[in-house]
Amino acid sequence: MTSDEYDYPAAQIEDGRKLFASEVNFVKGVVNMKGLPPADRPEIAFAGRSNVGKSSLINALFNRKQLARASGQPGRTQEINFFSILEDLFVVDLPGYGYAVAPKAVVDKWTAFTQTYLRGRTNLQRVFLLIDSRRGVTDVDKGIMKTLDRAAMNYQIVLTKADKLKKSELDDVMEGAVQAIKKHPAAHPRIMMTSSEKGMGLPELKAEIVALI
Ligand SMILES: Nc1nc2c(ncn2[C@@H]2O[C@H](COP(=O)(O)OP(=O)(O)OP(=O)(O)O)[C@@H](O)[C@H]2O)c(=O)[nH]1
Ligand SMILES: [Mg+2]
Repeated sequence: MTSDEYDYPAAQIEDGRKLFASEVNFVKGVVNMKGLPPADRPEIAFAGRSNVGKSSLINALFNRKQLARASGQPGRTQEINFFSILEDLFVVDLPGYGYAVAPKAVVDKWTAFTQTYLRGRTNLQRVFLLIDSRRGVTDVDKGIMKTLDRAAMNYQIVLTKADKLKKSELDDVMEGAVQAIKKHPAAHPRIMMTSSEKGMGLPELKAEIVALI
């Protein structure tokens, strides 16, 4: 199976394009539940290992170079960062998991906060769980999928950095992801394949997002 097999209606693609061409603002970086902005609009969040490409994907979706900080140094995004598209949508960049540059106690605190956020955020429509195409779904990712299952959180796998692989390798990684979600009832059946660098899969991801709000 490949991502091209998913068809989105032209109107939905166009609505997604329009939404992401709208004005976007950085709202705030949040480190505890008290800091969360009011849950007054639909929200989507991007989760995944450190360095998987969360910040890059958010930047690419909004066609901005430095909206969300992207870096070659893993574990840099340590806050929950909120962006807003007009009054319509919050977009959330979650701290990466699976890499500890910070002392362990600090890392554990971030993890705990992120989990509390995932469980308690009533306006959160979907978590996009990013998986590096070169690595595939790892044990750490499977642990996060279990957490999301338990939180009854609606989540969807997004493969990143597809430009790094050949077509045949992408087919394998897609098949691996298809197999992985079979054991996870809360996972969305449609798996997205993207490259922030080349723009691949971004219109489809925008179409997916616009359908949530
Ligand atoms: N080739 C390629 N590289 C990418 C792509 N997306 C991200 N990268 C690179 O991967 C590295 C990590 O990207 P980030 O967007 O900072 O990753 P992150 O998930 O936000 O990382 P943390 O905030 O540390 O959790 C950077 O060097 C990016 O340039 C992509 O689509 N293709
Ligand atoms: Mg980041």
